[in-house]
Amino acid sequence: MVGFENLVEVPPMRKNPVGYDVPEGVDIRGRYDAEFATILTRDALQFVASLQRQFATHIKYAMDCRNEAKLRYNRGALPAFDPATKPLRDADWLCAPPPPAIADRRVEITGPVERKMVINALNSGAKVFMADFEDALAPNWENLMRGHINLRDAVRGTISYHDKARNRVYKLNEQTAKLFVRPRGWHLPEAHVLIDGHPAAGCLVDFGLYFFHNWSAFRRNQGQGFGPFFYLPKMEHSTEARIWNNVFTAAEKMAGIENGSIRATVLIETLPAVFQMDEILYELRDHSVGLNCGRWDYIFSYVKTFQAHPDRLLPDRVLVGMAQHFMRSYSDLLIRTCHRRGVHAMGGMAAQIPIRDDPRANEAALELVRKDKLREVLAGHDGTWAAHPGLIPAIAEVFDAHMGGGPNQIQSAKREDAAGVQAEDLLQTPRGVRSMEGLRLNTRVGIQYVAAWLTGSGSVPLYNLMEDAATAEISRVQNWQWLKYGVELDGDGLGVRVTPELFGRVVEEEMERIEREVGKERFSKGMYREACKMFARQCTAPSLDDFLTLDAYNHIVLHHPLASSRL
Ligand SMILES: CC(=O)SCCNC(=O)CCNC(=O)[C@H](O)C(C)(C)COP(=O)(O)OP(=O)(O)OC[C@H]1O[C@@H](n2cnc3c(N)ncnc32)[C@H](O)[C@@H]1OP(=O)(O)O
Ligand SMILES: O=CC(=O)O
Ligand SMILES: [Mg+2]
Repeated sequence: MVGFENLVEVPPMRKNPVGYDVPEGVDIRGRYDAEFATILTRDALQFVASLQRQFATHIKYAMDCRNEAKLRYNRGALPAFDPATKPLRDADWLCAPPPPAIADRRVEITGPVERKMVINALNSGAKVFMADFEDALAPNWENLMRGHINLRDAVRGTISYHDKARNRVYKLNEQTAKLFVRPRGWHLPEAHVLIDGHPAAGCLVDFGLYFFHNWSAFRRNQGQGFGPFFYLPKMEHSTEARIWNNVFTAAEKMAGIENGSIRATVLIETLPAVFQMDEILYELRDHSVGLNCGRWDYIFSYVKTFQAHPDRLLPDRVLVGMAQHFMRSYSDLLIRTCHRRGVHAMGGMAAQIPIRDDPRANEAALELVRKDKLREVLAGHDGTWAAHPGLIPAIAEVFDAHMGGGPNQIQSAKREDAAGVQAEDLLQTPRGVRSMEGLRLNTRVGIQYVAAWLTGSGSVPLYNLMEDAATAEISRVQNWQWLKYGVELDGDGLGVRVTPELFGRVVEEEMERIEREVGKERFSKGMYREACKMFARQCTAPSLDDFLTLDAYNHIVLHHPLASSRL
């Protein structure tokens, strides 16, 4: 592999029991496949291992800090701007300017790293494609390894796919979207890759393998001297951004490329992180291309952060949108912060997707997407996300019409008025009712999502909306919160309280409904019962699990040679 001549001290080759050639201290416990072996080369694994060894203690420390913060919030503290970093927030400084190749990001499509979708997304007409190892991917071994093969082939321009059922061959167009990759969050381990006897950090495996195999071709074909480009999910504090910055610096050094070549957009999708936006940008200032409003995880994080605050209960999930004061304040402050620092302020994902068999419902869904995007572009966002290629023309039309002719609004929408956004605005409890239908929908969606995830699909259409790990988390934690505090369902005039008995009945009835909807055969072949057990346990647990996918992950780990696989 080119460019890794700086990778010193490559230890002697060793054969692991599964069949991969691994460096000392690395063990691959995922299924052997000759194609996977082209990704899991000894040099690539050595690179991942070097990142893991450099940063494991930093990651552990950051996760310990998250736990300490959780304890503080559970004792009644509120997230707040850090007085110690006020001078940094008040000072004038800028991030490195956005690379010309990605100055214009008005529509970004996202999706899992599945082969056909990668081609469709790159050909979709969007400016950017965010290939997702996070919310949209169930990170089983096959998905992960095939995802890396797909991305490598995409970056080289050689990717193709033959849909045998339709006898259709998919290839890349002349013009394609620029590729960003979203590795997993810090919290997720990769149990098939053991380094010095411990599971590697999932995000370092995702980042390391992708960077190692693609940095050179990427910069030639896509980055015009910059890149590769990344999206960074689910951070809670700027110390976590500092780790990413150091990972990037280490990777650039090993590849022998200039500091600041790698660029990343950070998703602001946790409640603590909204108080750290300047600090996060500052840590990544040489590597930053802005921030993004990860609205779904942000709502999830609101519930999680306030899990011990019964005065901050959410209304029905469908009512917690961008029009709520706390959500609007977050988007406004994000735009102001990014533009002040000279980088993109990206909007988020509307959950509506095209509805093929009902033109009126389809038009209504499109109208909701247009409205959401209009709000974003008028607020000053520089671009936004699309979940489906069918939405891109409508979204592009809204952004084209209101962006004022430039590639972005970094200079034209400073939003100084948002300097007045206060902690109270960011924390204001969302308003609305709670209903039995809300409880039922959370349950129906949560179970079906987990069932899909366990069988390898990380993003699915449910009831004409996109569901992924972030949206499903809202369903889970909202049920948990309502159960924990025995809330009254005031939205349907029944005045019923949410109790374990009521929830038990709802689960039973919703399982029956799911079986009717998907059909007996699919129901019996799928993993609905396992999903139901897992989802119900999490909703009724005495203390809130940090992530739905952490427990579920244990069920998709398949060690080879076959052995106990629970972490
Ligand atoms: C909260 C967050 O983190 S948001 C970001 C993470 N979530 C995502 O990225 C979700 C991405 N979107 C998707 O996964 C899908 O659009 C779904 C699951 C919501 C809907 O999927 P489906 O119902 O299968 O889509 P549908 O059948 O309408 O697809 C039609 C075509 O569009 C393609 N397509 C749909 N969505 C995408 C996408 N996001 N990227 C690329 N192609 C896509 C399909 O591959 C299909 O192609 P084909 O006609 O060549 O066969
Ligand atoms: O990752 C995006 C989100 O909304 O969550
Ligand atoms: Mg997210």
